[in-house]
Amino acid sequence: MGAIAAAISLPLTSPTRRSLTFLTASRRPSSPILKLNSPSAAASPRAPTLRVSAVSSSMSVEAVEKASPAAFLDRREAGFLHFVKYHGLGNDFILVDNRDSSEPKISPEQAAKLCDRHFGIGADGVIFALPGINGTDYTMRIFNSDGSEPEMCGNGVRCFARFIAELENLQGKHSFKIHTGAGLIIPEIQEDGKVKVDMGEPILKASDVPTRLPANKDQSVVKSGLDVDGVTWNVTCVSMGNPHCVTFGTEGGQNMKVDELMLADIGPKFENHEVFPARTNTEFVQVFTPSHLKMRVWERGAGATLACGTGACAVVVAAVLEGRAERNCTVDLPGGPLQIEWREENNHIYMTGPAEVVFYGSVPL
Ligand SMILES: N[C@@H](CCC[C@H](N)C(=O)O)C(=O)O
Repeated sequence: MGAIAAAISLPLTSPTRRSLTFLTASRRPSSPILKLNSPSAAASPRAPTLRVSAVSSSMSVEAVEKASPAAFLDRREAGFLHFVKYHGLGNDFILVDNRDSSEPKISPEQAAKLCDRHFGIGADGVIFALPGINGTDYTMRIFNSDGSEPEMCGNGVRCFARFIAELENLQGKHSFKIHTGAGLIIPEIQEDGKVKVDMGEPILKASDVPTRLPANKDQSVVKSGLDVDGVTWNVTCVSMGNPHCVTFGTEGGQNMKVDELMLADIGPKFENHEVFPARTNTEFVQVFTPSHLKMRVWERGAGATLACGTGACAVVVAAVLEGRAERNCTVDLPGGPLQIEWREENNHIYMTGPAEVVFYGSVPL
């Protein structure tokens, strides 16, 4: 991956929105690494956009008629990776159209470079839309920003659904069967644009989470003591396909004020604790009411993120198991709220939240 250039396309109707193409003077001007196009083109593909190009000190402005995001993704320049950046409550991802191959177009190492917020595009992960298997419509794979591959991603699968709708030019309500490392996941795009996801059933058996913490009689780890640097935290372990350690505070401690946590200090100690052989995501939770919770997350392979969909699901399961909450909750995350329901009749968890385009771009590989 080499030199840098970017293009951002935005509609003429909004004075705050612009379209830019720029190349760094110090790098190969003929080899742009980044071309960015704004979400507005996605929202109204037929809106005329303004394109501003700046190369070294010169700049040109041109109107681009009928910019189409799908057309942008259809471009197949050799040596370039086309992508769309999405976010779900600030948990951001580089989405790659990988429908023509069952192997991701880039390696975990390349993904980690693209996720770098200073030297790359910047994201919490890279998500690939691959062909479906076992009767599913698509397969979703994801690399975390450190290059590791998790089984599932809740915010990511909402972005995935919106990405597929854009690639397939679908409008309105649609649902998809997605094969993931956590099994079958079914997101449904609703009329209001939010995505409701059937996240399947939580896994509570300690060895399947996985955790080496001693299990209860029913093999679950609920409100168990975990020693972290000499402090005992009460934790409940839940897998949503990927491992989560949920805590409402320390032994004998008061209701935790999550804003006061030194997340960057404590998070890695949970993530890499010896009782979690596959590392873990950790959610720190404050209870406002039995249907309103607030959490901060330290993600395995990505650190502190603004939201974690699987984490919010794990939090509601843990809160119900610990007798702290009802099955239908609003979970506030740093990036905004998610609606989570753990349905008694089928044991499935449903997550509802937004997914938005940030920009379109391409990078040389
Ligand atoms: N942010 C995601 C979870 C992404 C995977 C996680 N970092 C892991 O390694 O398990 C979500 O929204 O669920």
